This record gives sequence, structure tokens and C-alpha cells, in this order.
Amino acid sequence: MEAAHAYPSESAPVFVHPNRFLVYPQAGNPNILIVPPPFLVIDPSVPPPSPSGVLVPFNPPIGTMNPALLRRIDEERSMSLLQFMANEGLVPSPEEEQKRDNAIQKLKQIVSSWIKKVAWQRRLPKHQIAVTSATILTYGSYGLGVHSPESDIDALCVGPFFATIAEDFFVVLHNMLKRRPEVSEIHCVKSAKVPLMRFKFDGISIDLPYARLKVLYVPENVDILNPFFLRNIDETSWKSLSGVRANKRILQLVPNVKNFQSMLRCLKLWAKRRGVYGTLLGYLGGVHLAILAAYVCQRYPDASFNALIMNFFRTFAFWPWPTPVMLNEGMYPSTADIIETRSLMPIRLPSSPYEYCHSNITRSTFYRIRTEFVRGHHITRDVLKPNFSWDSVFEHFPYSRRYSQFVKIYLSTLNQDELGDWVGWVKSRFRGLLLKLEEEVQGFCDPNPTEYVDTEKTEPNMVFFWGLQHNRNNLVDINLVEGEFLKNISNGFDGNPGKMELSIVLASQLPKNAKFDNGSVKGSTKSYWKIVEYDKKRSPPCLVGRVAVDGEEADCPGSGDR
Ligand SMILES: Nc1ncnc2c1ncn2[C@@H]1O[C@H](COP(=O)(O)OP(=O)(O)OP(=O)(O)O)[C@@H](O)[C@H]1O
Ligand SMILES: [Mg+2]
Ligand SMILES: [Mg+2]
Repeated sequence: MEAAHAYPSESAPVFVHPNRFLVYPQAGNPNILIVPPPFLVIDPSVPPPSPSGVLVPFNPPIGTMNPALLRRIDEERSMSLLQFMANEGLVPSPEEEQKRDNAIQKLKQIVSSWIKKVAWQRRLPKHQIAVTSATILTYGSYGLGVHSPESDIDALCVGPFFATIAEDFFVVLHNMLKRRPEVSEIHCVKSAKVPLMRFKFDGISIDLPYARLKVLYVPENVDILNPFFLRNIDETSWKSLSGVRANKRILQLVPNVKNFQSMLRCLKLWAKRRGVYGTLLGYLGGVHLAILAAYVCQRYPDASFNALIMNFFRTFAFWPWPTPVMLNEGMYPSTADIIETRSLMPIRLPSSPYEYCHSNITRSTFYRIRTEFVRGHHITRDVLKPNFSWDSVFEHFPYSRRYSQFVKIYLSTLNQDELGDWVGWVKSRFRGLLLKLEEEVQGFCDPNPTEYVDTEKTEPNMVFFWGLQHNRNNLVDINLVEGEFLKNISNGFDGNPGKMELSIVLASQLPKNAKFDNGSVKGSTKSYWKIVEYDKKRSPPCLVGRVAVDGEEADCPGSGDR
């Protein structure tokens, strides 16, 4: 039987089968690992072993491999991955780092002046004004040291007890920032779960939430894991601190921070290239990937860079979702906890037994992410695979080869400066559209996160193309879906609403663009499209820290023709 070493190709995609066994060899495990159902059948053309679990010989058997040869290949692969990262420009240059560091130092100075001003306005005694302080703590990808040149800086402003969020943060600090020449595009996002200000500082996107501690003096590098600082804090502050706490715990828990950082940088690129990055679209966000990567680092503390990536794919290709992924910090959730998350892919935030990463994952995106884990595993799993190249792991997802039909989502506004807010608002409602489309096609919808601009149109616009895979023959009533989605987005937007149109297009009508279709679609494709690089600044402010509303079962979609 060939199943154990058959590699899937783009044209032979992975199938999910709920009731068959997968027989798979694993290093350190006498040649064979049997994964019980439900599991993933890798190559649909190969008959699976019988449900009783037939052992399939692996060729060459792992036991006969020369350990020195394996080590050499492992080292070579690790080196070539580092080279790949350098070629891709994944690590910001020293100049870029300096610019970010300057921005943070300046922000620290601004919040220091701000807190003195607020203390004075609140008529605090002079000696208290003299000692009071506020600070900035970075978190997110910047805090973890895995940011790419286009990442934002997530910076938490931590202030003392007397500085309120409504008045002092959103009015006084906002006005101080607005007057600074370095600051542009500032807006307040008050209704989010984690309220924040979002702006650009020297061209760098900044997310700035606020947490208020019950102290007068906030040390510059305040240890927010110290219970002293967490006494009696309000709920919003607690939520705002969650990102910093999670980061701090992750960095404490991983055995080798450098390996973890390299791994996470690679995984973020992988997820973006494969179209499975972005919480709003139902995919993985930076925090999800960080915890998954940290999990693998903990399990394999001595693994090389190459082995970490291999182990990452292998671990999550076979993960028995919805079992939550949690870092080993001596806390385990109860069954009630697991049910409580109601997520298809629960990933627990470290430092609290009750908090999980928020996610918008649906049946379709769950399937897509799992398929990508399996694909990654199949490309990387065989250390002896001839002509192995990291390029194949990071290949762009070939949408136009995978789907024949797409939903086109066209968004536009009259003025360019209104487009960002309008797109942000509509994106914050995307999960509802995705669920509706899944229901309509009774199959699968793949929300490609890439944003396009139709440069032939004179009005400012942004376009999305979501792949559709029907499990029934009738056509999608796109007018019905559009009507319902229009209703959904018509309430709650506090700007000038723009246009939103849905239509169905064929793969041959897609924009001609290497990133989109790898040049594989021939014919009358448009050539006047421009890709908008994935840009955090456009993320809908209203969505920051949005709570998952997942309620579906973790069932697998039918195999269809994928
Ligand atoms: N879905 C979520 N669930 C829990 N925490 C989240 C979620 N999204 C964001 N956060 C918190 O906010 C932080 C910043 O999120 P952000 O969206 O900027 O991603 P990031 O990890 O910084 O990656 P990027 O480089 O793309 O900015 C995360 O590190 C996490 O602590
Ligand atoms: Mg970020
Ligand atoms: Mg952010």
C-alpha cells in the first residue's frame, strides 16, 4: 500500500473522512502510528486501511535511516529556512527597528506628560503630582519580537487610578496625540471589547488600549503578572491587560525564545500565503499562531528550527479538535470549560484557565485551516524527500485552480478617506455573510483575505473574492444573500455608509494576478487589478477583541470535489 508516503498535490487535495483510520509512520514510534477516527485521509485515490487498523510499511523504514545523515539533512533544512526568511525580508531591518523604538519612546514621553496634566486637572496634591506616572507596555507581535515590517505596534497605556478612560484617555490624551505632528489618522474605538485609539505614529500603525491600575505610580516596566498591580481593577482594564499578560506568559513558558520567534515569523508568513491568516475572515490571528507555536516549542524543547516546523504541522494535522490547545502551565480546564468555549478550534490563552482566543472560525474555515496543516505536514514530513524546498511550503494558495465560482464583494465610497472605515465596518460583519453563504451553497465558502482594488473604477473601492464549493447543483440566489447582508450592515455604522454589492464570478473572470492564481488561468482575465497588501491598519476598529459566536458542531464538510 502506498498511502503512508503519498504526497498530496494542489490538484489532489486533502479529504476529510469521519470514520476511517489513518496509518502513518512517526519518528521514535516503531515505524507506525495509528490515528483513530475522525481523521484526515491524505490521498483520496488511495484506499484507506481497514477500520481495524492495518499496519502499513513505510519505505524506507525509519529504523534503518542513518542518524548522521538525518542530522545533516535536518541542519541543512534549518539553514535553508533561515535563508528563506532572510530572502523574504521577514525580519525588519535595524533602521525599521530603530524607527519603532523611537515611536515607543516618544509615546512613553507623551503619556508621562499626559498623566501629570490629568493629575493637575484633578487637583491632586503637589507631592502626588510629582510622583504619579503612566507607561506604555508593548504586546502583540511587536511584544513577542515577531513583527514583520507591515505589522502594527500594539501598545497598552497603563495609567494610575485617577485617570479615567472616558474622559482622560479618550478626550485628553486623544487631543494631545492629535496635536502631534507625528500622529495621523487617529480615531477612537470605544465600543470594542478592548476599547482603544488607533492611529499612525511616524507612519507606523499603533493600537493603543488603556488599563487603569489602583496605584498612583506605575513603574515603567510594571510587572502586570504581579497580583499587587491587579487588585480591584475594573473589567475593561483586565481585558486590556490580557494581551500583555498572554505575551509575558508565552515568553516565560517557551524553552527557547529565539527558536520560538523564528518559528512564529515563518508560520505567520505561511498562514498569509496559504490564505488562512486573519481573525475577521474566520482564520487564525497572530495570537492563535503564537500559542500553537509555543505549544510545539514546549513539547520539543531540543528540536532544531526545521524539526519545530515539521512538528508543528504534524501536531496540528492530527489534533483531535475540539480538544483545546493549551500551554503546559499546570492548569487544565474542566469539561464544562471546553463546552463553554463552543469553538471549533479552541486555543486557550495562557495565564488564565478560563480565557480562550476569540475566533470567528466557521465550518468552512475550520476545514480550510485543517487542510493546510495536513498539507504542511505532507510536504515537510519526509526528511529524505528529494528536491525538498521551503518554497513549496510557502506557495500562494491557488484559488482559481481550486474553485470555479467566487462571490465577489464590491465595496466603495464616494471619498477615499471614507473607504477605510466603511470596509472596516463591513468586514466586522463578514462572519454573518460567510455563514449565510455556507448555508446557501450547502457546502463550502473560502473567504480569501486578500483585498483588491479595481483600478478601472473611478470611485474608491475594495474588492474581495471568496471561493465557493457547492454541494448541490442549484445556483446561489446571490440577490437574496445580498439583501440580507445589506440589512445586516445597515444598522450601527456611524459614518457615511458606502456601497456593497455581491455577485457571482467565474474563475476565468478573476483578476489576473500572480498572487491570486499563480498565472494558471488563461483567457480574458482582467489585468487592471491591484492587490492591497494585508494591512492591519484597515482592520475594522469595531472588531478589536470581538467575541466568538461559534455555535456549530465540529463536523467535517462532505468531501465534494476538493
Ligand atoms: N482573537 C483574539 N483573541 C484574543 N486576543 C486577541 C485576539 N486578537 C488580538 N488579540 C490580542 O491583541 C494582540 C494584538 O493583536 P493583533 O491583531 O495586532 O495581532 P498580532 O499578534 O500583533 O499580529 P500582527 O503582526 O498581524 O499585528 C494579540 O497579541 C492578542 O494579545
Ligand atoms: Mg499587532
Ligand atoms: Mg493590533
